[in-house]
Amino acid sequence: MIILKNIKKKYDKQEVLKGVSLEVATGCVQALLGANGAGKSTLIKILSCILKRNGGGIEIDSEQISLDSYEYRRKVGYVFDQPIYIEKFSAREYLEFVAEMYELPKQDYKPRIEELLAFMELPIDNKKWIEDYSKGMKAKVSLAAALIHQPKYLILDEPFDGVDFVSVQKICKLFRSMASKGACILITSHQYDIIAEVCDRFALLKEGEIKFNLTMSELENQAVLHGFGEDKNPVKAYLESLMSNSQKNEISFL
Ligand SMILES: Nc1ncnc2c1ncn2[C@@H]1O[C@H](COP(=O)(O)OP(=O)(O)OP(=O)(O)O)[C@@H](O)[C@H]1O
Repeated sequence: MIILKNIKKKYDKQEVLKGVSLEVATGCVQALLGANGAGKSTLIKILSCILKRNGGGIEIDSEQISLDSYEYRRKVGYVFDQPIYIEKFSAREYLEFVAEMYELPKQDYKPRIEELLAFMELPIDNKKWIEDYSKGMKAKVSLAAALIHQPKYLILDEPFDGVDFVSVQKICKLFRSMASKGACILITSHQYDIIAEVCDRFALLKEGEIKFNLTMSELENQAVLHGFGEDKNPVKAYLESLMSNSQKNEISFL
């Protein structure tokens, strides 16, 4: 279980996270939704120890845990909003590098890398460097790297960006299977249809706080209560209405 308690973050004077509290249960695939600039990547970076928070606490498995500890890093896999990889490595070389970083035994990581390359449909030869991969291929390298050490927790910022829908289906199935075995997965994404399919709960980050954290059936009820029942996709329409801050939906010169 991941428990975020009153997380705060300021960039200079801009208070982006004003007190974010969220519980992600074991076995849950949790969506973190929010408009552009809501602070989702900021929260993900705090959870991955790239950024320091200005306040609040984080518990993993009911323990106050230091985010830069080896123990925490060993349990968690990340995908960041800007994919991280080493440009002049092939996918296999990069995955070997990451596996060594986690100090995984070679006899374990070698077959796992082959499995991940095949699963992600990434090049199995070392002919091309990652810098020459397509956007979707780079995203898959990031995901494979997040999975290499079989983490219990996955923290994923836009993991499906550029990934083809066949692979998305496979990856979603994998996430569901991981969750059924006790993993805890936090995903930010703007791809509503994917999120709606794979996630158990949907938290909305807005104005620096979590406004709600609901299941799909709770969201459906809320959508009807708020007058979106007749819409083609009531939940999507309801979420769109919450995420938009602007009343202006057209521009005059088009
Ligand atoms: N390093 C930084 N320095 C200053 N401001 C920042 C920095 N990183 C993010 N911000 C600001 O914090 C706010 C939240 O940004 P963040 O990237 O967390 O949003 P987001 O919800 O992930 O958005 P998106 O959906 O567009 O990826 C934005 O106003 C952004 O300009």
